[in-house]
Amino acid sequence: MRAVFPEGFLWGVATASYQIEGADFEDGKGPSIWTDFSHRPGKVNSGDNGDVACDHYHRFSEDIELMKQLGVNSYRFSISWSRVLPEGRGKINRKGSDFYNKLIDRLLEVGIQPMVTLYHWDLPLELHRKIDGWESRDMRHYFGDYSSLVFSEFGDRVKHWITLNEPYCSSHVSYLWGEHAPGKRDLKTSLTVAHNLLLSHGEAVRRFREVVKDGTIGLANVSTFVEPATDSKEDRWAARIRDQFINGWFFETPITGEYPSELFKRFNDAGVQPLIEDGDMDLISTPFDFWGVNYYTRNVIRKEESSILGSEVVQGELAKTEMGWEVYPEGLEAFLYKTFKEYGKKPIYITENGMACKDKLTDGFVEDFERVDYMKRHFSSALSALKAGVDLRGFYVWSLLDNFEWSYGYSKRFGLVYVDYEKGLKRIPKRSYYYYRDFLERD
Ligand SMILES: OC[C@H]1NNC[C@@H](O)[C@@H]1O
Repeated sequence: MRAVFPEGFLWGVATASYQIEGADFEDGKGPSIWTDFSHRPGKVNSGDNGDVACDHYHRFSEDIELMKQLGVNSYRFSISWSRVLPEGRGKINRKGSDFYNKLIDRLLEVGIQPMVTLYHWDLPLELHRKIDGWESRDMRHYFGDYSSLVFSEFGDRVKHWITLNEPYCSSHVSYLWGEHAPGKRDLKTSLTVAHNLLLSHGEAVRRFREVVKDGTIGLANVSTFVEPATDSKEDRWAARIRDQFINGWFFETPITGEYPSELFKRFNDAGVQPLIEDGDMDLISTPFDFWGVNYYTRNVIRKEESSILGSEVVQGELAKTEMGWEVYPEGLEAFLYKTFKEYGKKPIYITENGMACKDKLTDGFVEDFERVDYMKRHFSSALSALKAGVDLRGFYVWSLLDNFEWSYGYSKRFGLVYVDYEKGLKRIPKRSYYYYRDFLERD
């Protein structure tokens, strides 16, 4: 099936710094909000943290060899802001930037194109403590300075960049639901954080244009297909509003320069809307080059007036992953088509797609046939979107390695490669790794 994808299509795997690197206190790296949060009792399953993670910081050559053997032509990873700028601003930590230089150089040596995410949730703790982190409007300046620094350091070799990973998560999962660092629970704060994240996205795009003249930059969003539980007018309206909250707020706004109107009015009437100053919406809608779609599942929505969103998520009847997420590849095709049609007709990369399975070693191997089936069905859905005219440019499987799955710790395994946490973090390719390798090899 691979041969029917366009020439130059990027087939990759994706990871993120705090989830795989470890060395959280090494070589001058500063703590992040996840260093602090994961060490707070009760915040992460089994008290897990990213102090060591998959030890990718020391084993990156071995992990690149796994990618080379896999046959991918691209690798999406994130830079740890506090590894490069320990306090989030000021003097660069050369040992930190050296790690990423070695990583990038090795990837290029073996013919793997880096796609780099500037921010994948691990905010320098100093910025959180000194200026209230993402609650502060000043963050756009600090994020802009950090962005300019890494564009200057790595932009000569890295040509595909992502400003933010899933601002929906680094705002609402972190400041409304409270499940992620820093674990706050207030809607007005969360909407303010979302606004400051989007301002920072726009600032980073403007800095990018000044530094990297021959690259492209995009925004990678949570991309959950939202549909009503019934065909009733109430459920269809509830699903529309929920879709604006999860998706439209972060897909529509950077294109139109306006928040989705129905939901914004709802928040305004409740007095929780973000403070918008002159020039904000222009900055947020600074033109960028591509969308990153992180697709996993759908949400089935029904009316529930007690919530400010006027809805609740109901359990669908489809087979589910270890995260309790329905397997719904049809939603990927529909989401890609809608994103392309309604959000600027921009090129799209599927920057994350994968599933958590109950992966068990049996005689030293993992037969994760469920994950193979999941991949087959989502590759097929991506192909359908391409055939329907979507300008799809790449597909990154989440994830190369089993890794730190945030508040779930190491209990949820998304990797194509099993990481044996009991036996020295040994890497053991699963059945799905070999499926992907054969898929990439075949024409
Ligand atoms: O839950 C699986 C993934 N989802 N997107 C963001 C990543 O950091 C997660 O591990």
